[in-house]
Amino acid sequence: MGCGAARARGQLGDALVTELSPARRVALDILLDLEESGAYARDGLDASPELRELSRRDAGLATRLVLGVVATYGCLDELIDTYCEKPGRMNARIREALRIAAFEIVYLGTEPRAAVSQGVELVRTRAKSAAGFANAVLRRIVADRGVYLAAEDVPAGSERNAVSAARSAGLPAWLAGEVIASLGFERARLLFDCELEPAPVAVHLNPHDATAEDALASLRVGASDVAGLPGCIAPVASSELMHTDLLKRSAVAVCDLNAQVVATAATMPGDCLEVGAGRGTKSFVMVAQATRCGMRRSAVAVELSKKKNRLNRRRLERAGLIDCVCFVTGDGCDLDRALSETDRRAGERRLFDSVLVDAPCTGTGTMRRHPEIPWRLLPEDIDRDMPGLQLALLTEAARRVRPGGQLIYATCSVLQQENAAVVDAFLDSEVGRGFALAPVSQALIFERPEFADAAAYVRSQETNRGLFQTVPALDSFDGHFCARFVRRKTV
Ligand SMILES: C[S@@+](CC[C@H](N)C(=O)[O-])C[C@H]1O[C@@H](n2cnc3c(N)ncnc32)[C@H](O)[C@@H]1O
Repeated sequence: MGCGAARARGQLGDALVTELSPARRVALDILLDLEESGAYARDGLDASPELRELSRRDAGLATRLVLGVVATYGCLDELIDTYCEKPGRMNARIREALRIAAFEIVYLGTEPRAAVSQGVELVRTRAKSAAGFANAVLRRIVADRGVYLAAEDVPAGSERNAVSAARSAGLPAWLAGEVIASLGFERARLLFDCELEPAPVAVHLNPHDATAEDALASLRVGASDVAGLPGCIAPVASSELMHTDLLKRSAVAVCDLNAQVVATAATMPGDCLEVGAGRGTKSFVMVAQATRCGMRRSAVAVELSKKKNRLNRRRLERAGLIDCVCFVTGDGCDLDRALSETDRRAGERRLFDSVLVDAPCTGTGTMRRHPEIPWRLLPEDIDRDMPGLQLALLTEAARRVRPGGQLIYATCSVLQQENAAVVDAFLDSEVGRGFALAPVSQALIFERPEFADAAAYVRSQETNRGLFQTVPALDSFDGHFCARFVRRKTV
């Protein structure tokens, strides 16, 4: 990228001096707090009293700026640093203000003169003397935006295409490369194109609350639920949903459509074990589906975090869906220890008809909902740490499946290292040799007539090995993966 200052001056004309908008001021305060606390962006937004005082429009812009800067800051810094002699010495407050303006210029499509002028005013609130410097940097970003996004500084060919895709989505180039390697360029493109757009919201109905469906009718937006999944309403307007009491009284649970599909595939009658139950979104869907189908089911929900286990219990209690669920705080890598009390009560080492491993993962299928994921991930998370933990959890859980029983392995990742590669490593292992891979679309629940549309949807997202893999896309839901195994009756 050459020196674009003169070009920028030509494009921008005279500087526009405008009063600083409250949305940008509040966004800067929140981003600086996040930088200091290391908290998640959504928690920072929820905790901000200033945000609540803004008009709805300004609060919307401030939210977009905070989430957008967090999602793309590595790319923004790459650009900003191009124009600084000593980038490492830049004051953190000036950098954060420049990131906001750069995000507007590169990704939000704010009118360039307004973005530069507001950016300069924002920098001025933190360091008056840096206003001239901010003006020069931002004007050059306006001039060089196209060159940067097209990666014209990278040799032409597949590398340029990958870098351009990464920059356009605000992702680290190495991570975009991993996504392309896992999905192929065409499917990866779907993910890149929606990366900075808001994700659609889906909910699952509590079957005990007959009024929830009517209450939700007015909250539906766009086309109705794409998978025809019983109990699922999607997409719904999330801001309006927050103004109802539906979540508070657990009349519904927010759960991505594809996560609901995975939980539905895992819903079986009999004794069930869930490892990695977390806050219990899938626990909610499984109990709800079983109730809807009149299935007799009892479940043990194992989760490492005591806090998440408590949240799961509270929601199921409020929903009236708590019957037959037992909550265990413990390590899924050592189930004999975690389940020692349930084994003692049963008088034997318990085996289960159905086991779901909802594995901790990189979350690369949900990055548009969790903007910190891409820039916090490291290559070794993907190549070593996550797959190692996932295989350990899957292998340990497999030892608790009754002969003839079902084992489901799920992630919200789009990366083959965490998905197909873990499945293959498991099937190759001593424990895994006692299992056969089976298509997700052939899970028991999908044989029911009312689940026929959902079964067709699963088939449409299945690989030729019967692995379910979805990819986030514009106006569509998140990237989820699921494999189904059946334990052989005799080994
Ligand atoms: C994908 S999240 C679960 C989401 C959850 N099932 C839901 O539907 O809301 C994975 C969960 O595994 C938990 N986890 C991580 N390591 C674990 C371990 N060794 N044993 C048990 N749970 C673990 C994490 O705390 C996290 O809640």
